Amino acid sequence: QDGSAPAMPYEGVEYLVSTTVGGQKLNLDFDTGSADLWVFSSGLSAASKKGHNVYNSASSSTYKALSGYTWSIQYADGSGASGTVGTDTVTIGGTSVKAQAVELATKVSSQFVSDGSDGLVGLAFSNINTVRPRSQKTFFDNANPSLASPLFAAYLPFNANGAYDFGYVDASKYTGSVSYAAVSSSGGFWEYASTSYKVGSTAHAMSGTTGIADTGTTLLLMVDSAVSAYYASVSGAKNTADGWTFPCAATLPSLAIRMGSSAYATIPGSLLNFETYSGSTCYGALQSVGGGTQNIYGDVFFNAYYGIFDSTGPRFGFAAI
Ligand SMILES: O=C([C@@H]1CCCNC1)N1CCCCC1
Repeated sequence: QDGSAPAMPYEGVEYLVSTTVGGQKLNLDFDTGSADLWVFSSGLSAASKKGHNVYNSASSSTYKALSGYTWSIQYADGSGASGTVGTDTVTIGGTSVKAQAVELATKVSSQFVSDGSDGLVGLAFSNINTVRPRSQKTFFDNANPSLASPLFAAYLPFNANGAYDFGYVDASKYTGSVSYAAVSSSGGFWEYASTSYKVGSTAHAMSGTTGIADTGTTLLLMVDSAVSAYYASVSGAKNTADGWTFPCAATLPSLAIRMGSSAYATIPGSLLNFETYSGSTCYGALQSVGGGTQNIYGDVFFNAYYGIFDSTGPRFGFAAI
């Protein structure tokens, strides 16, 4: 059954979706860059639970423990969590999965304690799920057979309520036409070739580079050659220990990113000023990915484009919002 769930912006860093797990309501961060569905659980320390909604499997009549199963995940930003596993009914908007693997956190890193989410819904490919001794399927993989079309879509407008649509593309959420990039999922991500970019109208090669569509990352993280070329066009831009900053008064150029073998996605300069850093210095929404050849296109990308995660292919569709 198709469905759509509102995605509420939280402190400019993530979007939270109200999700019920065994009838218990949690605000979860949908993360297309990982494949574990995990929740803050009653087994956490009191200090870790502070400020969060917590799932208590003992209060759910539909919960079934997976005895002896565990999970442990480390994210690229240094955060992490671990715990035990069971199954329960998970409902997101109008889409329900009966025996969804629910990973109960008994440990979470400090970043999650101070974060607004009560857990994550991983929507990358199930081959990178961390549950052992047998890996588990994502919510999308489980729901897919019941959907009208085998896809989900992310609508994440800047500082405004968005949505995740399951089973259909909502033409009211974008303008113009949809372009597609072929996805290679062997690494577990919605990953596609991304081999050139334009700073304003000046094109640059970015050979051998790919992009990963990651709704769980806030910013636009790219290889150093691209980030340096972008800020070279911004007078007063500096690469500090915290990342790239620039004078808040600067007019930022647009950044067009090649998606797959065809179209470019253009991020307007207005979306590339993330926040005030200090005084009249601002912090860029484009930052270095810190190594490797995989760019990570986070929420800033989705602030400009409706993203369609289509398991046919698989392929990643994008259309201007
Ligand atoms: O760990 C992550 C991110 C962290 C933020 C939340 N999404 C997943 N990666 C990004 C995608 C490539 C692998 C590393």
